[in-house]
Amino acid sequence: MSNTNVIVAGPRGKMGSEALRMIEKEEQFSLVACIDRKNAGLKVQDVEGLPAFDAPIYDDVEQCFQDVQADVLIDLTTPEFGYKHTRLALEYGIRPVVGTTGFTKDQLAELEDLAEKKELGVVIAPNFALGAVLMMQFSKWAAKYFPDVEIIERHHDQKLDAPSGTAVKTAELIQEARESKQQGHPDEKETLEGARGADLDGMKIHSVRLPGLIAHQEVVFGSNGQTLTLKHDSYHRESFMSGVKLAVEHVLKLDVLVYGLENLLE
Ligand SMILES: NC(=O)C1=CN([C@@H]2O[C@H](COP(=O)(O)OP(=O)(O)OC[C@H]3O[C@@H](n4cnc5c(N)ncnc54)[C@H](O)[C@@H]3O)[C@@H](O)[C@H]2O)C=CC1
Ligand SMILES: O=C(O)C1=N[C@H](C(=O)O)C[C@H](O)C1
Repeated sequence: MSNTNVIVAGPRGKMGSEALRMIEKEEQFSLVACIDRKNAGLKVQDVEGLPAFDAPIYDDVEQCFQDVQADVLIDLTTPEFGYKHTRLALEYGIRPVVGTTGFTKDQLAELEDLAEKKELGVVIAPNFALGAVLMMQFSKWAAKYFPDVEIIERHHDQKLDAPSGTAVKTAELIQEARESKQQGHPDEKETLEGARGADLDGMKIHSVRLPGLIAHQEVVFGSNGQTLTLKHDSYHRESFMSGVKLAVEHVLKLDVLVYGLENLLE
């Protein structure tokens, strides 16, 4: 099996540190550098709590991409920096695997154009957990028969973006499967602003943020005399790592941007 040189952006984060542990276990992946806001000039192994890699840490992204021979950038940071890192990686011929959520539609379109121009693969996956990907696919299927649907996503209270990337992607998939539709009573009024949640093509999305949660979503379909609920829970961030591994393996063979892990599954 050939070796893949990987850079991780956000190594001290909840997802980034889990990605380092995954790389440690996979002998076909080599960590060649990390991008972090802190600890520039140190090695990963010098940072308390991180695995014993002797890969250097950079806070200057361009310097990192110039110094280090890398095949793939795994970005697990914030919407603002994740977008910048992804653009720069493509400029330097490095294929991005992006778990960071909260990119706008315009940013996704720009990255798609850049990937096509550079003929480089990019994987942007709002959720790397296989169960969540299946929940999204089942939701698309169900929406054909149950067009009235609301999404309730629940996450830990350190999350920056709302709604979650998974909820947005789920709503977009449902949008592809059903006729556009305004749900609820046509005369309904919110007596407290936001009571009905966010709206995507008439679908309501409700975001819960509480300590103790990790990543959870329910997609509730309603019809005459019945409801159908599709539910997924990530209880540990390890749940995302088989998807990150799959994305790193696939991105090497791609020359376009792929949005959603479902596009890599058989
Ligand atoms: N696609 C998926 O399956 C999943 C995606 N996520 C997404 O991944 C991202 C990270 O999530 P968490 O690890 O929970 O957040 P976190 O807050 O624990 O970690 C983010 C890390 O990024 C670092 N960071 C911020 N700005 C940076 C910069 N300019 N350069 C380098 N590092 C920088 C922070 O210092 C922090 O360590 C979020 O956008 C989240 O929504 C989270 C879980 C699963
Ligand atoms: O921030 C998180 O934690 C998660 N973010 C992703 C999202 O926005 O959907 C994936 C998962 O839900 C965890």
